[in-house]
Amino acid sequence: MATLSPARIAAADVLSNVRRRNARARDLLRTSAPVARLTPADRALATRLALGGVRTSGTVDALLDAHLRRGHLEPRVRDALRISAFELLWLATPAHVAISQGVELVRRVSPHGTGLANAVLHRVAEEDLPALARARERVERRNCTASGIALVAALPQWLADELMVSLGTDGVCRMALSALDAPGVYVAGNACLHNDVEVEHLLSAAGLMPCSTSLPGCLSLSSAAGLAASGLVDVVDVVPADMAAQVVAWLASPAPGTRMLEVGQGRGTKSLLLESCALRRGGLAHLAAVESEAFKVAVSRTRMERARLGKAVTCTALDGRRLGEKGLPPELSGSFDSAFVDAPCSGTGTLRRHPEIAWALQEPAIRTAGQSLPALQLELLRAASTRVGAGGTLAYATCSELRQENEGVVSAFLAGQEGAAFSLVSPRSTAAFAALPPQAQRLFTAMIGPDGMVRTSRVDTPELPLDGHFLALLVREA
Ligand SMILES: C[S@@+](CC[C@H](N)C(=O)[O-])C[C@H]1O[C@@H](n2cnc3c(N)ncnc32)[C@H](O)[C@@H]1O
Repeated sequence: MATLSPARIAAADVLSNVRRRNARARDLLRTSAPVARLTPADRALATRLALGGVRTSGTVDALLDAHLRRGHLEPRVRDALRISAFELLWLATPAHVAISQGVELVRRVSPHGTGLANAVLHRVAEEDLPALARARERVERRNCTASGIALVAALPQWLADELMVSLGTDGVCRMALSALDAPGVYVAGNACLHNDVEVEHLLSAAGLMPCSTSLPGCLSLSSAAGLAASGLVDVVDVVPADMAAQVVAWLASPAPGTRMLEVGQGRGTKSLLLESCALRRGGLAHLAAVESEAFKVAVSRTRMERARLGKAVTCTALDGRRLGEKGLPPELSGSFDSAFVDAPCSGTGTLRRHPEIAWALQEPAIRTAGQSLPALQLELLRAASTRVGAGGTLAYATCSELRQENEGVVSAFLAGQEGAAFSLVSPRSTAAFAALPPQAQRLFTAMIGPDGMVRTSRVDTPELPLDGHFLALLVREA
């Protein structure tokens, strides 16, 4: 009998809890006592396995079910097999290791299930692994079908179809080939509290080994382990945010001293980034943010206070679709120099970071006329646009890769009554872009399409893989 590694036990338990409690794997990993007791190397492996197991679950389940003579697997046995199949198929763990560990994981929860586990995992290794390698090879040659993309990137077929249309052949192939990589770990130094040298010192003192990037204030870390424990996030000395989110915040950032409306503030990450960018460009802006969920507004207020932005940023619980109405609170009255709509979206640009999305997202959320995410996004954009003054900028952002939520919403807005006074501008023509160092300008330029819209996934970073964020800048005629 092989000795079962503690990382695999922890990962299988996280998967079981995700299923039983309908919780997010990342939250469970952060709060699990057994995970906290692991060595740093084992914690990293448990994290990789748990997130990968969730991320690939739909694809793996279909493969496992095809190998079963009878169609039922006890849920905890399935959790164990999901971990081992993920290792076999996407982590290149040697087959004898992945299979023997998988069998031992199954023995823990179902001593009579080891024979079945052994047989099924051997079939995964002998049949599915070569099939995946062939599909991957076709994707590498850009000779792929949506079903090949679905297999290589472990996505539901409908989402692979959508991504193929949204990203084109080259884009979807690049996405698929890195879809199961670990997400990059980035933080932004909070310029409202510290200069860049101080931030690097704080991170280094916490053993986090920061590396600077081409974007001012953006640092990459080799691992997220230790970031939460360092306390630096709680006191808002640093803001965890993918570099792609930081790119969007920089390009949409308000000019110093101006008044900006933010729609969809969430827990305030972008507010912190926007103010940090404004400060780097010369001074704070006045930010009036709205968010529909009251508990997020409370979190944002606390973070703004901690970042000493309590005066510069107001956080208001409000449905952004009401922004065109009369009788709003005083902080939301009058017109704004700019508005930033950080729209609720599918999150399909962040699948590496939020593995549940791939299998939780339902096709109607994108496609159902009138009730879909694109319909809500368009309503929010229209409402925010009514508050932008002459010559002001309206920024529309998502962390989605889907055309319907991005270019589709922008086109529908421009074709409508509110959009008639706006035109698209390239971020290259903005003061924010001009304020960037040349290396960052080159990186950002590669993300901007011929239509002037930004898709961060246009760029392959030599460093860590970036999330897929979208940004369009629109200007109201003066
Ligand atoms: C992409 S998230 C924003 C993330 C946030 N800006 C941050 O940086 O943490 C979109 C946010 O829009 C909020 N939202 C959804 N519908 C809304 C509405 N009708 N009005 C205002 N906010 C809304 C969601 O609750 C969510 O927090």
